[in-house]
Amino acid sequence: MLTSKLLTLVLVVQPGRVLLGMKKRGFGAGKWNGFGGKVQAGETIEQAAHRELLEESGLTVDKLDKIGNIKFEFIGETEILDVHIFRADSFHGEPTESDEMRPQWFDCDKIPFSQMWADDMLWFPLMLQRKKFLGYFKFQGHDLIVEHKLQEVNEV
Ligand SMILES: Nc1nc(SCCc2ccccc2)c2[nH]cnc2n1
Repeated sequence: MLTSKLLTLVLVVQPGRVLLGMKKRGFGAGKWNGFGGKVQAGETIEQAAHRELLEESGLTVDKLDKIGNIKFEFIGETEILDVHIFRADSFHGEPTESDEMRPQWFDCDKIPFSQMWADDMLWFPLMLQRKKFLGYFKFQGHDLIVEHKLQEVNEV
């Protein structure tokens, strides 16, 4: 029986550039990614997204737009990752390295997909065009996608 784990992911996007963080340890270490993590008991998914963004990047945002939901299955593991993805177009503060993440701005035409999760190159273009999407990716290990679905939706 597969159980699911609620996770958040926030992409801070400004005209022509996106803020990513190099994950320094734990799940996804060595990959550039948005900022996020687990949803704790007693907080909403959006509250968790704000909290993890602040903890990992030093930034606060007035508004998070819900732009996607992707479920990730890893063959042989019983927990499905249920990742709720948000976009922020403005922020307060300065991107600051944390013990989890080293933040860096990337031009939208120079996103380091070869150093990111393999699914990102499939849904980042939707995120950058402000489209909303639902996805499912089945991984064999952390690098091979053996099955996936990705659809644009009007509401996440
Ligand atoms: N972009 C992306 N992100 C994740 S996990 C994001 C949620 C997370 C989980 C743990 C710590 C921090 C953030 C992925 N997994 C498989 N493909 C993936 N692509």
